[in-house]
Amino acid sequence: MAHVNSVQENLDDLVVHMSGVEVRRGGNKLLADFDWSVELDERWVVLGPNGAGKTTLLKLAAAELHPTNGVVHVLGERLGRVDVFELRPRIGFTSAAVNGRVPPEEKVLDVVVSAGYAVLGRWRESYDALDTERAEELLAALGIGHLATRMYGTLSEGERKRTLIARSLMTDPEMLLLDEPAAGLDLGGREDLVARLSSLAFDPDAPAMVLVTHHVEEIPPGFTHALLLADGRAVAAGLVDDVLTSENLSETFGQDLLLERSGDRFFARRR
Ligand SMILES: Nc1ncnc2c1ncn2[C@@H]1O[C@H](COP(=O)(O)OP(=O)(O)OP(=O)(O)O)[C@@H](O)[C@H]1O
Repeated sequence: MAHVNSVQENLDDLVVHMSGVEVRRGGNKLLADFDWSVELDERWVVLGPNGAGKTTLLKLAAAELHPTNGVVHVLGERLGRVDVFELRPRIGFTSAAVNGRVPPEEKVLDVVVSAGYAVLGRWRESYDALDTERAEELLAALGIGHLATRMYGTLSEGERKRTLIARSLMTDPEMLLLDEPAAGLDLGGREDLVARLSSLAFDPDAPAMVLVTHHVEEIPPGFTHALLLADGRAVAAGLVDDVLTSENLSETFGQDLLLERSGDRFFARRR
């Protein structure tokens, strides 16, 4: 019994815990032999080539998918034994799929504030003043306070990404999941987003974060841990400084890669 209690206590400190996880679809193993834990104060980057299983992993963490085998705990709750509709509001999740669901005529402020009501597409005549104030603060923190009254459909890709990050923070989530937030951005847009995410990563009040990307250049300073995924399996996982090596990156992407560090940023190219 004492053992059971200590396991539960450990789980309470973890925002994600996966043990022996396998996800199978149509004969494919999207994830296999997979173990992973994320603690409250950690900021993880998940790197891997196309098809490695990164989005599958994020969907498990977002309680949008159940494993075929193995055990997944999210925010201390075991998937399969918890009402996911109660769990999901505690998780901030941005992805290209969310972007596609925002009506283009929706006002930017409403895209953010409506997260507190778990809806997309404005459906109320007015929101609480406190909620509106918080949404305005989040937009300002992401550098797009001046766009609050614009229609979402008129924003650039970079402005949309930042709007959705503000939206995912609106409910004060215990974990923030970001699926390729810099995809489709130009160099300036990417650098701006990396800087915003870096500020968030260094903020001790910010939630635990998991960021999925294909590119080491997109790792914001302040991210503490890295998981390298290839073919549904972990190649390496742990502290950024230990995991991000030329050898591990080469194994992950199946090419002879040279990883270089410049200040607090990473760059990679073929040797
Ligand atoms: N329903 C399904 N049936 C069969 N295979 C699937 C299914 N869904 C995903 N897959 C496959 O599982 C693998 C992992 O997909 P996933 O989207 O998790 O990869 P990813 O690392 O996010 O890739 P990308 O970087 O291209 O977005 C891919 O090869 C994909 O084709």
